[in-house]
Amino acid sequence: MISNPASGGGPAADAWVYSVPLRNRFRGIDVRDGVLLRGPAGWGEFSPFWDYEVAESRRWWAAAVEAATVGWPAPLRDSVPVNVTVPAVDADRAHAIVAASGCRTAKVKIAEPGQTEADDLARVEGVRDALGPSGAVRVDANAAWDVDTAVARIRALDAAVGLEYVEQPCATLPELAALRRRIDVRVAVDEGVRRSADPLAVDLREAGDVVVLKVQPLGGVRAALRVAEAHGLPCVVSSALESSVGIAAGVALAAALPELPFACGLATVALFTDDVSSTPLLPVDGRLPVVRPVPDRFDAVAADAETEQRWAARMAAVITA
Ligand SMILES: O=C(O)CCC(=O)c1ccccc1C(=O)O
Ligand SMILES: [Mg+2]
Repeated sequence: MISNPASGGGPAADAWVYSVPLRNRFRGIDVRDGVLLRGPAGWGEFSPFWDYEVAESRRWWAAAVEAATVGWPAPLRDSVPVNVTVPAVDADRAHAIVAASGCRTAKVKIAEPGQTEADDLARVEGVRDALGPSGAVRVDANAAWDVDTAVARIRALDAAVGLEYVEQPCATLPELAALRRRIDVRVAVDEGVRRSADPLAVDLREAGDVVVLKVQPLGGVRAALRVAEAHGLPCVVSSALESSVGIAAGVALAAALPELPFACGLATVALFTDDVSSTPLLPVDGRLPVVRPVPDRFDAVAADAETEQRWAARMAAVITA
């Protein structure tokens, strides 16, 4: 099993801590860090965000243990389609990110604190321009809006560029249900599932058209497959902004789902300035292969001693009953 958590982790250790700056600020963070764990089945990633409590982080730990100890169910496909993820950048930068990605679907962050409706509109228009008429544009508001604001903003964005779906426009399931009755755009539920105490039990029937599945927040690939089965809705697999080691688990989930009707939000290593692997999981022609990159860039991405200590303490807290 996993013997030497973080402390003293060098390239040959069974646990080491990475730290990589992001190209653009994303969900309020500029540097992503986490722990990579090696077990008999390979490498797993444990990287709950710093604002997450111990209890919520336990599912993230279970995902890392699954990857390192038992691996994942057999894939049904050997590659998966992915979307380019566009942070809350200006329209020119958004256009350039999408044009460089090779992806035919874009997910655009909107409703960023401090930005305006005009910022969002300009960004999605830049994205549509880069994709051309045949691409798909989806947006993620990360629970920012009340119902009336959501109705107005979604109608305007849909009229301007056409939306594939809107991800978590409001915070609560009752709000999402009320919103859904007033718009024609599909609603995808992300935080409403992954941050709930029991993702299997949340009642999505009125609240959503699509379920967002993320491996670490849901407690592993098998747990995420059970969530998909429980809700019986179309699913989209997305990342929690992991290194290529964590992204590989998302790819394994997408490869194992009986149906995969949407491009996956798994192209997020492109948001990093570097990666733990010399064979990073970056899209080619809008797809990721079903592979497990080996983390071999310890020297390039090793965290400083203080960050290592913080992760060692976090792991100790999560492992303690
Ligand atoms: O889905 C994607 O395209 C990328 C992943 C993503 O947006 C994300 C990454 C980390 C934390 C939260 C989210 C989110 O979907 O809200
Ligand atoms: Mg989301």
